[in-house]
Amino acid sequence: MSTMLEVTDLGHTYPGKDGPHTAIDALGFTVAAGELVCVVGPSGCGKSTLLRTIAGLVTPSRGRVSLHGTPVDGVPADLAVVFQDYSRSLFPWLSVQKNVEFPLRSLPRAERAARAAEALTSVGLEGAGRKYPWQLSGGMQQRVAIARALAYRPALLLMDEPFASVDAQTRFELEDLLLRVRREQDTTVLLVTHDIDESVYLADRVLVLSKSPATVVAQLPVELGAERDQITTRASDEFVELRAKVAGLLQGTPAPAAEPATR
Ligand SMILES: Nc1ncnc2c1ncn2[C@@H]1O[C@H](COP(=O)(O)OP(=O)(O)OP(=O)(O)O)[C@@H](O)[C@H]1O
Repeated sequence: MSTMLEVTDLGHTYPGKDGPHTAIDALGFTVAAGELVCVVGPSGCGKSTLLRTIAGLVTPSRGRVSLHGTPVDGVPADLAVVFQDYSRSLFPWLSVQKNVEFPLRSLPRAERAARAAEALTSVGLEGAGRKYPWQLSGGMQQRVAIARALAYRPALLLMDEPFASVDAQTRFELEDLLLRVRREQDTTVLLVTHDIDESVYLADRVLVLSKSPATVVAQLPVELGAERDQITTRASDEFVELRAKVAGLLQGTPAPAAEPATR
């Protein structure tokens, strides 16, 4: 598989009132084309700084980021970001359809409309194009934000805690939606989450970061297969073992040996 994203020796230090603060340090990893990688780390370890650096919104103090071989120095054209806060990421004065079309302004009108309609269908919102964001539930608004990112057909989709602001049931639905569309569209995804279970459920690989300044502590391949199910996958021995491993790494202790399954 070809490399989509390469992060090399990346570090960022913010200047601060009380002196400089190093948020991330010597971070290095790659993401292959078509892969879904989840990033977990202790609160405040620098996960958002990492995403903002990859998105070209923050210029790193050192190291580099390359997107399919091209160094990132500014916001890359073929990248989309989905943030946690859907209420601030959609334009309230534009209809759902126009919100999804917004990043496609350079395309002819008919193609724009077709792509937006296709993306809205893939997130289960066909027919909602004329509504306005404020007429939709939080989960539906986040679907619109995902549709907007997908319609753009980015080389890399960055997601910063995308499901943290919705209720548990909606969260499960959106997780499954993400798994389905990335399979259908072969999207490359880098997703930051606080939720250990979510990271294991979604990922092909979980990247565990240390406390601030963040470095990569471990990269765990997730061998749960492509077909995942909220109930059976989460109850499987492999899932439970991996979750314990990630939790152990986050606490800075090795995971206890897995208990034999008792059923
Ligand atoms: N613009 C900034 N200027 C100065 N310091 C900053 C800035 N942005 C973030 N920081 C600091 O850098 C550190 C990492 O922040 P960041 O938001 O990247 O972490 P995070 O892991 O995403 O946090 P959380 O888990 O709370 O979402 C924090 O200590 C934060 O206070």
